[in-house]
Amino acid sequence: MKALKHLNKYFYKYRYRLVIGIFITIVAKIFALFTPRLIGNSINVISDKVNGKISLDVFEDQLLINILYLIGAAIIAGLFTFLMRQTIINVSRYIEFDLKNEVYKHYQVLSLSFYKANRTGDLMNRISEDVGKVRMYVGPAIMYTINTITLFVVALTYMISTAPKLTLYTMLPLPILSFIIYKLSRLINHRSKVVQESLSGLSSFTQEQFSGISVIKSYTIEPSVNTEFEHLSVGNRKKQIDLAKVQALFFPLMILLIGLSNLLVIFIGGKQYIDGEIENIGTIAEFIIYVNMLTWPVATVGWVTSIVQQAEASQKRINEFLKQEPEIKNTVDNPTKIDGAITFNNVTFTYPDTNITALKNVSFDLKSGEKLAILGMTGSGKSTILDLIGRLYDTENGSILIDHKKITELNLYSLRESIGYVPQDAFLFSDSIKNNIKFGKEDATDDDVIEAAKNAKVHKNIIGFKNGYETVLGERGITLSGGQKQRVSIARAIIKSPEILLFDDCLSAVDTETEEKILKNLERVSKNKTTIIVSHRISSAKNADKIIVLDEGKIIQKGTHKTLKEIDGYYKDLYIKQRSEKEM
Ligand SMILES: Nc1ncnc2c1ncn2[C@@H]1O[C@H](COP(=O)(O)OP(=O)(O)OP(=O)(O)O)[C@@H](O)[C@H]1O
Repeated sequence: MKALKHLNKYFYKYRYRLVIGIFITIVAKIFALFTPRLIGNSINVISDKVNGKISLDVFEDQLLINILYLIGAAIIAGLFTFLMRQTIINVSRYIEFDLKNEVYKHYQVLSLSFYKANRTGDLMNRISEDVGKVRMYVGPAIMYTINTITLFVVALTYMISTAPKLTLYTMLPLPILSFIIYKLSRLINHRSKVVQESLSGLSSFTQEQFSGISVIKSYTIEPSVNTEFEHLSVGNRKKQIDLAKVQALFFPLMILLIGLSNLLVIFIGGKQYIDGEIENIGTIAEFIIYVNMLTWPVATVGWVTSIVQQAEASQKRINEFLKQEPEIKNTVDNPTKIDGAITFNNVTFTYPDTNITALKNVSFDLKSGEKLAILGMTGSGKSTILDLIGRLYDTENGSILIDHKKITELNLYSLRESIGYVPQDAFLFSDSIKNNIKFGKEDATDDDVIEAAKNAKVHKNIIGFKNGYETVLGERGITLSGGQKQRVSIARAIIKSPEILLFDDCLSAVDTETEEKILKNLERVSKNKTTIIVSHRISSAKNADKIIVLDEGKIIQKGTHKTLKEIDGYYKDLYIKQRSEKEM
């Protein structure tokens, strides 16, 4: 129960509703327990009439009163049962909502390395399934426990006061029932988990196949994919059947044990009535109803135990994530004004998870408003430099300064807000093109969006779509070409008009003619903004104030287009190669 202590703050938050809920539950059960007594009384009245102990008038009056009481008690019990669900189950929904938000908010502050270390499926599971299991503890488990306790206290008091010996015999099968249900619930939960895992395996498989359907079709590997799918489906069917088998045992077992208890009441109660130990025949009817009323709550003791165990395990998994501290922390409360000067002093960076040293002693200096181009082979560390500027990672070796201040001494959010980043793989959300561009600046007007799209040379493409800027992208909508995606992503960065612009090889899927036009526009919009362009093309780099060439994390060349094209090395070779390609 240690992990579940985390929820106490929520119980405290909703204490008044909970107390009211508990009170309502108790009232509902007390009224529900009037029923057996009133039925018992009714049978006694009938018995008295049959035995000639009372007159017809008295019989009718007493029976009518009993019936009216019965109806009244049933209505009140029903109303309070409704209110019980409206309070306790609602509280569990509130707590579920709060807990989901708590986990989601925490996910947001965690660093990239956390997302690399944990699978997306796992993150989703903890916020949905695990929180769902915890809700079962805060809602149904608590409600049924109060239910059971109240029913037991009230019913047992009634029963013992009426027929103590009969009470003892009737109660005998109930602990056995509870134990069996507990065992069965555990087995059902275990098998449900197996089914769930197999289902998520099946859906991950199909999802991947559908995403890669064009590759599957072009390599004509449909038969082997089908075989694999069938194999997974057959496995899933077997697990579902195994689960159905134990589930099917649940109700027959309950019915069997209830039947056994009823039999005991009739047999022992009947014997006691004949022997004169029980005064009224109505007591037997009363006891049969008690047994039936108590069986389900007793069964829930087993069920609730297994819910609590599951909730404990789930909360433990949630706490594991909640305890994780973000590696990248904001240490400055006040916003920092950023001008955009960037300095790298002997920066060395090793990715913690792969131990790959992506940058080795990298130094460069950019005044605010200057342009830097970074070139180099794939995997030479170009994107890593951009990640470090956005503080997606921190490094201890060497120093990174923004406006001559250590990057860690700036307000993290001001820093990120002052950066317009266009990643290598443009990521667009399943939303309209307009909203995808506005993502960079929420309060942007339609004119701002159009201007940004024009500067990114994607406006004409967008208005060519039937719904123009309202065209929905992604699974629900159209798919943009690689080059269109890159340009929408550029529009998103420039609409922000940030102090620092980072372009990570974002023109690679654009033809050289369009590239040139975009670069011209970028030159205009990025005037006075510090800009870093990562590229494999000389055309993107040649107008930069500074150029660096990386190889295996080290700077191997530094200069300008003018100087570097004359010096033997990577830049000159690339320049000659790309110039001759252009001439061809
Ligand atoms: N998130 C990461 N976690 C671990 N290692 C990484 C990560 N990103 C990159 N690396 C490694 O760091 C090295 C530098 O990668 P980086 O992406 O900076 O190169 P790049 O020059 O931008 O390459 P490309 O031109 O192909 O985009 C590579 O060896 C890569 O495998």
